[in-house]
Amino acid sequence: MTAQIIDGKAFAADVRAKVATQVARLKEEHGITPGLAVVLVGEDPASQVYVRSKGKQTVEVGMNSYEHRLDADTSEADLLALIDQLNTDPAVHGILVQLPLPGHLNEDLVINAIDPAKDVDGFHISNVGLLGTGQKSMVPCTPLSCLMMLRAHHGSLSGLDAVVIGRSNIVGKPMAQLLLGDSCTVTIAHSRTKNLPDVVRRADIVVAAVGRPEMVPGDWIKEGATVIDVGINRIEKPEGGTRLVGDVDFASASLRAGAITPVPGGVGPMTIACLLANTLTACCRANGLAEPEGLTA
Ligand SMILES: NC(=O)C1=CN([C@@H]2O[C@H](COP(=O)(O)OP(=O)(O)OC[C@H]3O[C@@H](n4cnc5c(N)ncnc54)[C@H](OP(=O)(O)O)[C@@H]3O)[C@@H](O)[C@H]2O)C=CC1
Ligand SMILES: Nc1nc(=O)c2c([nH]1)NC[C@@H]1CN(c3ccc(C(=O)N[C@@H](CCC(=O)O)C(=O)O)cc3)C=[N+]21
Repeated sequence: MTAQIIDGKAFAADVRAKVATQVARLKEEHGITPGLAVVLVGEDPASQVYVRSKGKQTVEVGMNSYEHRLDADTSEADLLALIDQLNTDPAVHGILVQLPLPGHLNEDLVINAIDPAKDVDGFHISNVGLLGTGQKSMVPCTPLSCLMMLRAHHGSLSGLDAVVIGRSNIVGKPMAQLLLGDSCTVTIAHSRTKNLPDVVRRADIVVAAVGRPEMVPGDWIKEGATVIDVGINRIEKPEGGTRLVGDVDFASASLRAGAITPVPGGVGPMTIACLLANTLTACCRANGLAEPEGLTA
């Protein structure tokens, strides 16, 4: 079998178009423009690329983008003061603090200082708790992206065996919650999992979020399974330069999977589109307006 390729770029374009339509309506009917503030501490080159791309796409869908670039040695007090200011700014509906933060800053403390209603990453403990109990929350963008593509491909996910490889707070754990919410039978695998190949071989749905280039080979994939590759790994090319690869060996996995997301062009572009969708959702909620349809979990 040769897998159907799930085109994340096309999905993302569709989500952005829906967001842009709703943003235009918000402006016209209510005079409101959603605003997203992105905070970057330090000069990590990969983070700079993402932040630039987020800002550009925010403006393209008609929203206001506020970028705050702070020195790598910014104190925790100064960062918390900025978050406080953004929390109270009525023009800001979404706040994202780019992770990872430099080592001297306490990530939990910083994330939990964000107003949960503006926490478009869905990382605040309140949103984590709401998601875990099946209540309305802000849903983390990367897992939301994966869920949207899985639902579009399968229709119902009910009863399917899903294996999530990785248990981070930003991808693995919320991904597992969302799959459970859609009635999958969910296994969360991690670095201590015994016999990972056999665990993965049971899965109808495999979500790989590890950060190890091409670690999942095709012979771990059940025939016809759906493979969502969250990994973003930059590796050296033999001829010089670098390229991006996922956590799954695309060449061998695509011979067995029923459907698979590529890297680049899979989960990554959808993540940014879902960030814009979450900002729109936060803006609608803040103003007591109906939420956009098809853009939340
Ligand atoms: N496309 C997108 O939008 C995004 C992509 N990413 C990418 O996704 C990947 C994962 O990110 P993130 O969740 O933040 O990473 P973390 O490093 O926080 O978590 C990695 C997880 O993988 C597990 N792991 C490590 N080695 C193995 C192994 N050999 N076998 C099984 N599990 C293992 C770890 O287990 P343990 O807990 O036991 O250590 C951990 O739970 C990265 O490549 C990242 O760049 C991340 C965010 C967004
Ligand atoms: N608070 C916070 N929220 C995040 O959501 C967050 C974060 N911090 N820190 C870093 C990770 C990583 N992440 C990506 C987003 C888009 C692409 C993306 O668009 N990737 C393109 C390729 C981009 C390229 O060429 O480098 C693709 O896969 O096609 C990748 C990775 C969000 N993250």
